Amino acid sequence: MSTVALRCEGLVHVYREADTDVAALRGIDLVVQEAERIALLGPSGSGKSTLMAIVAGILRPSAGRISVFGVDIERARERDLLRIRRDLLGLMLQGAATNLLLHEDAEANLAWALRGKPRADATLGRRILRSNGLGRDLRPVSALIPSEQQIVALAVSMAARPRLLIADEPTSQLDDASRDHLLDLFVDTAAAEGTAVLLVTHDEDVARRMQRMIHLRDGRIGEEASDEGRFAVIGTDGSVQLPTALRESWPAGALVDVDEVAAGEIRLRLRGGEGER
Ligand SMILES: Nc1ncnc2c1ncn2[C@@H]1O[C@H](COP(=O)(O)OP(=O)(O)OP(=O)(O)O)[C@@H](O)[C@H]1O
Repeated sequence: MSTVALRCEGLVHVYREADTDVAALRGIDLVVQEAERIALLGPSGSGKSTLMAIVAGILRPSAGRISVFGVDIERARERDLLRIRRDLLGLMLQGAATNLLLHEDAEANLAWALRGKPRADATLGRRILRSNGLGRDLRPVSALIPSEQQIVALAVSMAARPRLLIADEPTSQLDDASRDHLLDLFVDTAAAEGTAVLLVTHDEDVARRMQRMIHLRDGRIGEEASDEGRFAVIGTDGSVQLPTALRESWPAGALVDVDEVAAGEIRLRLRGGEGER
């Protein structure tokens, strides 16, 4: 039986501002199996970063449940969260400065990533650096070009051999050739290590390198695509999002007839729509 790396059930997050609340996640149901690689896509403001921050234990959800390798995150004590972050999670956040000590060289960054992890060694991180000509590079990370910085960031985030790697837009600053090189390295390393991946991107070409592509819209999972095709996803409350192209002609609050025309097939008809006027 395969192990579940991540399970989200009815996950809701509301940002509480002084005079207004923003519902960033409105009921996310998602299961990521061990060693499975998932891309998270969606327009700006759809909730991708919020979901990542909750999975990383940085934010607590307003409602719903989330577990990482069977540990209930929202009920975990601070000590358990620290252990999950240390032993199970790898983080590759947006921007080199967030992940790396810019004034230190790559090797010092690896050492920093492995501090307090007595069972981890630097073998994997060094292998990633070496295979990209950065093994003996003594320059501070700030002097590296963006593609090299991202290779160091990958080496650092994978150094402790996490079981779930969370990557937020890892290729966004790169040209196409560097992007493809980093993705090859990223996918090969995760596959060889059996690391589950949750990767946020706006780039469909990047997303296609993962096994499943989850599309978020308005804080919900709208669609999922894989080798098997592209599908709408039924939410916990039974709702299904309309394809974006139909949203204008099928506005919120419009009435529809829903008929089951055959087993496994329903027909939606807009009341007052074409053929009914
Ligand atoms: N700290 C915050 N306080 C209040 N509202 C926030 C905060 N962070 C995000 N939001 C709001 O929550 C919603 C989801 O934001 P989020 O950053 O998760 O989306 P996103 O899909 O990651 O967007 P992007 O692709 O632009 O990074 C948006 O409406 C955003 O304005």
